[in-house]
Amino acid sequence: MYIKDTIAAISTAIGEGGIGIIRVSGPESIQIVNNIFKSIKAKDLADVDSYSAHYGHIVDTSGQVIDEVITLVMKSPKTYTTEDIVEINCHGGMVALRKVLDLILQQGARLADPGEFTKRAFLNGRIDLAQAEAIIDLIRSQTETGLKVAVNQLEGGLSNKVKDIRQDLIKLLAHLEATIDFPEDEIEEFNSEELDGRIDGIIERVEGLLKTSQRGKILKEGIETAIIGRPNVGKSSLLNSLVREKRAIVTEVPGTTRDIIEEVINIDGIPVKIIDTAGIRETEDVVERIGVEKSEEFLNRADLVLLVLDGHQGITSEDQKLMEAIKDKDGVIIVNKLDLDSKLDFNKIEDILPGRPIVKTAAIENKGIDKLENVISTLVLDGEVKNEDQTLITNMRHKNALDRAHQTLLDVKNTFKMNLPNDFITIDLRAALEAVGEITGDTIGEDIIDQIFADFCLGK
Ligand SMILES: Nc1nc2c(c(=O)[nH]1)N(C=O)[C@@H](CNc1ccc(C(=O)N[C@@H](CCC(=O)O)C(=O)O)cc1)CN2
Repeated sequence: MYIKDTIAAISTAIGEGGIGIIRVSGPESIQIVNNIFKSIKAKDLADVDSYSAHYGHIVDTSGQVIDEVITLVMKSPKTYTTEDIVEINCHGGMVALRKVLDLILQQGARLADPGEFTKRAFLNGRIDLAQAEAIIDLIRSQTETGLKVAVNQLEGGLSNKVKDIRQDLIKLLAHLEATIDFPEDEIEEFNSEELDGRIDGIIERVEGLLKTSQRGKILKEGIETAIIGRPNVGKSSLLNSLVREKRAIVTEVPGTTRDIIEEVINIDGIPVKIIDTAGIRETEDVVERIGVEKSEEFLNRADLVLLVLDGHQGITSEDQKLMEAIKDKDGVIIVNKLDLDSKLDFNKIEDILPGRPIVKTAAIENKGIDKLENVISTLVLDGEVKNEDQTLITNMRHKNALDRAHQTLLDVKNTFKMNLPNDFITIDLRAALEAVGEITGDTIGEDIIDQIFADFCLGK
């Protein structure tokens, strides 16, 4: 695929921060910037070394100086996109950045689509699709663990595993097809055991990857958590206590009611997202005032429920209703206020929610919070052992492809058992090969590629 146009975009947050970077990539990028960049030393950017920086000014066609800048010249093929790239480091202001970008567009560059630089890195073969996807994950990671997983994927952790699986499938196919195409050559056919063994080996590796997908999804996306309970049981103290110890990031939840924000707590690398109201920082008891009806709303969308009971008061009918409501949910019962004498009948909890983890806390004094975090971590990751080499399936697209490959390989085993001709087997093996190849983008439609990169930010 030969790309001939030159694209440009502002690659930093506009109007924020002290420096703003404009990135230009493509065959005309050096020429285009040369036309508007004046260095005191009258340098021609076409002649400078790759990865060299140059001080000067951006000047418009009338000779008016727009900004004082540093340009960074990177020459094909060792660049992010593999094309010639020039980056202009401007003073961060919005007006100057836009003006410089306009000048570049006037010189014949086209405004880049979101993700288009990375898309070019993919189309030009520097990275594969899984690595490109890792770049979005890296930018959006919410915890250090999430970041590590994304970096591993960017460095080819997943791609290499997928490539190995593909290689083995190709070898198997080549052999089977040779026996179909040239039966007279008497190519040694695999005996049934050998073929079965090889397929089992591949299935095992596909399953190994699939097994990581739950943990991968959780580490990347986090879990929506609802803290529910009657008024005054200590929900807000509990939230404050968790946030005080483990705050990861605070994000605004788009499209939700005004004032709703999300507190993200980092528990063992899991982004635990707790819906919070902005007012919580002003008054301690906003969560308390939300009451039971609101709790139910949060409950519906939550992956995990923390039901808070007042250990000092005993179980009320309202508590019972809430316990009934979370029967089908993952959840932890928190018996709070244990600084006071407990009057709570634990058997009643066991009756309604048998086997449910119960943690005793005194949230105001931060007591029991560590224990709660351990219980959440174990519950959410299902006691799964931590994967030391951090290749995890974090992406639904990858999981779907592996699921399809897995199913097809099981079909191969069946076909084989039924003693059907090799053609039947090769058809399925090809399907598996194609499914696995979607992960790295070796076998994938343009529409899906476009869709993936459209999700990137501008200038990436
Ligand atoms: N200014 C700036 N900072 C940035 C980026 C950028 O494009 N510009 N990046 C992106 O957004 C990231 C860095 N990513 C990069 C990835 C590959 C190459 C690259 O040129 N790779 C060459 C090897 C270069 C060499 O060793 O000489 C290659 O793989 O062939 C450059 C940047 C983060 N920081």
